[in-house]
Amino acid sequence: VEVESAATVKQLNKARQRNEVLAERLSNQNEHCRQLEEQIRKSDEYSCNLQHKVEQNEKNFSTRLTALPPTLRSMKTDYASLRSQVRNFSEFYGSAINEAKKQIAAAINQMSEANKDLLEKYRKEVALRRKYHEQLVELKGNIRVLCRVKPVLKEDQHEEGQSVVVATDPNNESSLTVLTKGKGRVFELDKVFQPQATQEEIFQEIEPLVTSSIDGYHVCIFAYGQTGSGKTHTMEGTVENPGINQRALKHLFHEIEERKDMWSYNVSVSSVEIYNEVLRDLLSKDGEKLDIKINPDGTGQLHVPGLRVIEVKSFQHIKKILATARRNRITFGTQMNQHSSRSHALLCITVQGTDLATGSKTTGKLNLVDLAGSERVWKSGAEGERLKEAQNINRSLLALGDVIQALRARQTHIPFRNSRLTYLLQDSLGKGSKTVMVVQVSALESNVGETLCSLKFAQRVCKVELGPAARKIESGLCSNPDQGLNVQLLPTPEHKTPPSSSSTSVAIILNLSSVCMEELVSSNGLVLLPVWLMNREILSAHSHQDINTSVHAELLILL
Ligand SMILES: Nc1ncnc2c1ncn2[C@@H]1O[C@H](COP(=O)(O)OP(=O)(O)OP(=O)(O)O)[C@@H](O)[C@H]1O
Repeated sequence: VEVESAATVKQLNKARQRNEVLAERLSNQNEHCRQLEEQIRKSDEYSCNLQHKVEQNEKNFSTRLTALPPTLRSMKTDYASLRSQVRNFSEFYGSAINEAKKQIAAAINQMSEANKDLLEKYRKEVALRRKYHEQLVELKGNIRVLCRVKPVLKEDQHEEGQSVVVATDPNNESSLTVLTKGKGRVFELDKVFQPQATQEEIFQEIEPLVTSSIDGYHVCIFAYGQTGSGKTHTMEGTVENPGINQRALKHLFHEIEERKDMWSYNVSVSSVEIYNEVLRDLLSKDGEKLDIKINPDGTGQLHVPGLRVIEVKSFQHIKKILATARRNRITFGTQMNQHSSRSHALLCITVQGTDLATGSKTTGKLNLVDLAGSERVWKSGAEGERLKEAQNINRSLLALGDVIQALRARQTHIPFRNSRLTYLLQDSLGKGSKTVMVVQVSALESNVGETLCSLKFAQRVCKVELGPAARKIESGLCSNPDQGLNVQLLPTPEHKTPPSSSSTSVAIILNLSSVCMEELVSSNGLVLLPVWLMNREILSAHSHQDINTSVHAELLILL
């Protein structure tokens, strides 16, 4: 029992302790319950309040709701009216905009009609301007010979106090007098420039022709004269004072810019040198020899295979090209001028135009030619290679003179093929093309022989167009006192054996006013030249060294 009671007591104690814990928990739970009851009470109170408020709000809301419909109605009405206003507005503006559009379209139509009218008038004006320009060029003549007298420069006066033998007349722009052997010899040309004439003045005379090349014409401008007479100065000029070449190209690009609304243009350039009858490309570094051939395109035109043709976009570009050509040009010395150019230099500009309105095309050409010095072979003291060179130069200048003369005389046969120069320029020298020859002369006494020779050449070319005399020359023998020529054919049996049995030995008496052989003048002013004639061709001229190729040509033309 004791043992059991001890254990029971222990369990009792444990039960008591548990009881205490549970009692405490119960009391905690009771406390918690109380708190919860308190919260529920508060919540009830709160919900009562809320319910009260809701009831209150409901009342207010229903009061407000009863006041709302009239406002809503008025708002609805306003909205509807606004909508209709907006509809009306867009309709109104829609029609106003349409109306405005119509008016603008009508105005645009009117404007474009007016524009068309203006454009048409402008076109007519341009055509008229071109026609007048043409007439002006026609009036001046399609082949013109100008003369520029070189001013006397210090470096040209090798001997002190050399006199000036060339006089220009300020009152007569087309005449010039040369003092020779105590007499004044007058030359009539298309225009004579005083020594003080500026590069600009020279160009002004040429300008219409440059414009012609843009209009599709073929134009040739030559500078002719003895070495040192100013050909290169006239054609190329200096950097500060450029000559015809640069001014022409500047004018060309200016005109192209002016016409850009109606025309588009392509400008291309080539440059060749003719030296000893050999053609070389001045724009190619290797300067290979070139040949003139018939173009295989079937147009029958000539072309130079392998020639470099550069398309030019601006005036600045062309300046570089001109500098290249200048660098490549061959120069050799002669007794007359240490840096004399012994070759012909050609700058060939092709201008292709397209009429933007009609699509029609034009092709114009502008050939600017600085010829080699024209001095007589015997005077330049040339020998060997130089003699051959000088003879070639003379031959080609002579051929050029013949071509120009034949063109001015409107002959049916034009001897283009007699030299590379004329052959190359064939399509720019022929019918419908325009040519200007600027003959350069020195005013100094020491050059009088060459000056006379150049002026005679110029006048020979210039005189021809003056009427029926030209046709007489074409038809055969002539005796034409009007032209200052006195020609007779006489048999000269005492002369050597004829070169062929069908040739005739003749002598020609020429009045020396028409040929360049002052040295052969006889007391009566006449000279007898024994020559062989076969098929109307001169086979040989007298071997006198002063009978140069110019005389030969003079005879050929007379015959
Ligand atoms: N009108 C001028 N005003 C000033 N100087 C000039 C004039 N004409 C020529 N000259 C000068 O005379 C010199 C010879 O002229 P240029 O070289 O033009 O002669 P050229 O006829 O071309 O000779 P070449 O046959 O040797 O080429 C140059 O120094 C040039 O500047």
